[in-house]
Amino acid sequence: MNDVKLAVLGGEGAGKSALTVRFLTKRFVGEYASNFESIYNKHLCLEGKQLNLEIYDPCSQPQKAKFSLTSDLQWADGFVIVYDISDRSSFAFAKAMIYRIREPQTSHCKRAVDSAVLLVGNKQDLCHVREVGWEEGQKLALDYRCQFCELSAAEQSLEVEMMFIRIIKDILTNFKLKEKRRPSGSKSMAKLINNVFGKRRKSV
Ligand SMILES: Nc1nc2c(ncn2[C@@H]2O[C@H](COP(=O)(O)OP(=O)(O)OP(=O)(O)O)[C@@H](O)[C@H]2O)c(=O)[nH]1
Repeated sequence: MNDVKLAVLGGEGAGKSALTVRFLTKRFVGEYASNFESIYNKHLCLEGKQLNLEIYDPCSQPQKAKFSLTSDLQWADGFVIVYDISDRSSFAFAKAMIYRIREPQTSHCKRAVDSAVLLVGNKQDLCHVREVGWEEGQKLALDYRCQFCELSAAEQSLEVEMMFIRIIKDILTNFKLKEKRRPSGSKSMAKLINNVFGKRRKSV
């Protein structure tokens, strides 16, 4: 069974809990306690694999948080970075988070620069009071090799589910790539022996 660890990060009130709870229960609950952090567990079957998914929804009040951002970055296999399309300051916060994840000098991530990241513009139902354009979100995502979507936790259950599935699939792809890059001990030793003796045989 694969363990997949996903952190849902973003500015205060961007909709981190709303998205997480929507995915886990298919329900939209208007208000969430924001003074504690949670790790949710869910068993999933995806692409024929059994997964043990852990979703971390942090506390926005740093003084009450048990984990620091640095430990969030080290813990997670992938990130959903949420901003509120009707709140420009939440977009600036999302940008700073992505920068922190992607910048090799400052990155504390498990898989540093190649972690799976999905940028989400939430509260699309509030597009009449939009402060952040779709193109801005798309550009930020492209610049930092992230996936991107806009949606509404309040109104779009299916889109929220698809968004989570998308990031989990990206994490699984990263797991596979990592496996491929790491040759097994016996195979690499066989290759080494073959290279040395194979070459010698040729020169005789
Ligand atoms: N209109 C609208 N409101 C939303 C949506 N998603 C969340 N909200 C509201 O935005 C507020 C904040 O949502 P939360 O899910 O608590 O946001 P959060 O990022 O977890 O908040 P903190 O933990 O306090 O940082 C709540 O009043 C939600 O009802 C959405 O898609 N549309």
